[in-house]
Amino acid sequence: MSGHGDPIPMKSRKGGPLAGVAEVPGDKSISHRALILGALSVGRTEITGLLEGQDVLDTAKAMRAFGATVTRHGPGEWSVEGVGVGGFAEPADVIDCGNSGTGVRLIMGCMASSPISATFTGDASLRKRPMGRVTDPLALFGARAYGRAGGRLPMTIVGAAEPVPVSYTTPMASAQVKSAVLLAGLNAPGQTVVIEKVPTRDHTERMLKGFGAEITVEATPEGNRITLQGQPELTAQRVAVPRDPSSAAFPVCAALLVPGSDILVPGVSQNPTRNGLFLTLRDMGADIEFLNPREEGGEPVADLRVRYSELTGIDVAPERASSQIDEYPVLSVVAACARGTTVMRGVHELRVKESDRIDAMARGLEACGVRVEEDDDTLIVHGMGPGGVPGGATCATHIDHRIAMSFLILGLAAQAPIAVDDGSPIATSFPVFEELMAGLGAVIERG
Ligand SMILES: O=C(O)C1=C[C@@H](OP(=O)(O)O)[C@@H](O)[C@H](O)C1
Ligand SMILES: C=C(OP(=O)(O)O)C(=O)O
Repeated sequence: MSGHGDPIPMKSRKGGPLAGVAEVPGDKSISHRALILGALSVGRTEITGLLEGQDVLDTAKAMRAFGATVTRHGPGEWSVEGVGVGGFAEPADVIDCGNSGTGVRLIMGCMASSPISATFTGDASLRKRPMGRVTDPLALFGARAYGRAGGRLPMTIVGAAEPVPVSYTTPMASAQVKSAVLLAGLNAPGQTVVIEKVPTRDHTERMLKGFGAEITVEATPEGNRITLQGQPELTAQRVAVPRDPSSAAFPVCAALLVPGSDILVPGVSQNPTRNGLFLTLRDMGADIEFLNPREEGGEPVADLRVRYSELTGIDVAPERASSQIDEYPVLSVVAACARGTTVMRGVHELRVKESDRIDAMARGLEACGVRVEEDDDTLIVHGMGPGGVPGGATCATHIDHRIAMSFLILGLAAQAPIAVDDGSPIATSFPVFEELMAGLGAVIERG
């Protein structure tokens, strides 16, 4: 059974101001999709800036298991020789997606409309996460799923021998569910339609178009209506992966919280389905400048100049949730250091991430001396003002990279050091986190 290795205890503490340039790695969502669409294309896709985090490495391995040739040429430089839509081979062994919800759900989608079977598993975190949200729509194509109770991994998907196209309204705001349906739709004859009431990250739609699929997105009163023509020939592309806004969030928030800091975070994707955190931080009074806006790899990007700021708590509307869904853990750390109360509404989806992120943040913040309230869909943090968080606790990370990094950022601004029980999951999305933060002058240590 898949594990996640030995725990790596880590801690952080107050030091001098942060300064310098933080070149964060490639976007995780786009990296998964570049490998998957490369595998479903004809020809050789060349990728630069690929995130070499464990989540993405697990997807690369899975694409090989389905028959693609995936090669690493140098740091972030990869190529994929694809098998074409409908060309997936049946894997000879279990597909282990490690810690990655995106990996397992998107891969289930792209094999579910082929006449092959595959068994999926993951680490102890992924084995707790619900898969019914993708296997329900995949059943409409004709695929069958056999998993543990509650739709959990390990799970075998028996792909549809004669897939039919599907029209599906996603019941929750989830780019993973939307993407799984679109990827299954690739190998079904006719039009597959996905309607999403709330817009979510749109990398699958952008990249499918880039690889030559016929796909349209129409704003309707019910929400975005995405129509994909099945059985296209996807053509290999060059993909330049922009830097990950979800990773940029950590140095950005650290600079806002550590007095005297002034940093530059270049080339960060400003895709409007991903940039919610930066807008929310500005609403709280953050000094963030968006310099040199431009397009890179089909995504809008900017260089972020971030300076220490005294922040004020705000009411964060549920409409912001999907464009900053992975940033709530670090936002709640920022909220703890702001003056006044921050109310984060519409955040129920956080309960089914790598951990129950509402619970993990609430318990860790309380241990650090911060007053927190929560209900199923809301997290409220009573800010203690600049320099006001006592800290001095060890926080449990629950095999969740974003929880680990968030508490290590809080330790840089708290009165006493903060420890985390296990920083090893950081390597799933941000393998150079420690080096990058040290380069800015942050004191983050192992042990
Ligand atoms: O499609 C993607 O790449 C992702 C979608 C989001 O998950 P949901 O689809 O569950 O909201 C996000 O939390 C995850 O980190 C990446
Ligand atoms: C939720 C996340 O990832 P995934 O769902 O791919 O495991 C994340 O990276 O914060």
